[in-house]
Amino acid sequence: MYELRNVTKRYTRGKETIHALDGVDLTIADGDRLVIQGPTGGGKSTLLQMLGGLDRPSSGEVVLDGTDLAKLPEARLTRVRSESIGFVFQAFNLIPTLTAQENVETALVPLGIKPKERRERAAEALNSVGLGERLAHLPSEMSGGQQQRVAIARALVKQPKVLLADEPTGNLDESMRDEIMDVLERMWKELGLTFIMVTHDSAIAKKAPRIATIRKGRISVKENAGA
Ligand SMILES: Nc1ncnc2c1ncn2[C@@H]1O[C@H](COP(=O)(O)OP(=O)(O)OP(=O)(O)O)[C@@H](O)[C@H]1O
Repeated sequence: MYELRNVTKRYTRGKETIHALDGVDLTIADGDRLVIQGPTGGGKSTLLQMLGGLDRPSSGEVVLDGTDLAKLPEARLTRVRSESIGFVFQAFNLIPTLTAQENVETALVPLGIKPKERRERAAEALNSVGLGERLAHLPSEMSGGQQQRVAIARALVKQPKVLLADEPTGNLDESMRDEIMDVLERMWKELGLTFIMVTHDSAIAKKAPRIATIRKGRISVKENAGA
């Protein structure tokens, strides 16, 4: 469970101070599915970075299961990220010289898992996203939708508690968008993940049970009765 208390994030650009997050309070229960929306520059990606421990707030608490990520020493924060939090980005961020299976295995290396088990678990994860036939393919040999499925397998192979996705369908056409959303939704249900996704796509947002909107660093959350 996440509990964010009075989280601020300030950036300075020259003489200007940007309040990317301005007093954000947010609770996210285990197994929740939350969509984050809002205008460009509103603070969506900044919030996702705080949730993922990719960056630290200027002030406030980002508590995940009782631990304040804002105050963790770097080595422990890295450990939390590699064990508990999966990331999926708009630009799939696969390593171009590695096969699908090797890309997925990279998520298990920091956990000290032996090569044989890494290979098996990567193959299983790729199977579960429908890519069991493409273990040896390079990213350049796959479509955008397939590459994003590899990225999802890489995020989930370590069996994280939390999946964070920043515009995961932003680089995909409509048919692939639906395909990726189906995979993400199925994984959320099957794995009991806490799933938090930034999207500009209101068709996708409509399906989420809770929608957070961030404008000028301030958040409002509403339950989505229509989901
Ligand atoms: N590293 C940085 N240095 C300076 N300013 C930054 C930095 N990162 C973000 N900002 C600023 O903080 C504000 C919030 O940015 P953020 O990327 O979180 O917005 P966003 O809602 O994700 O926008 P978009 O939809 O365009 O991705 C913006 O004004 C942005 O310019």
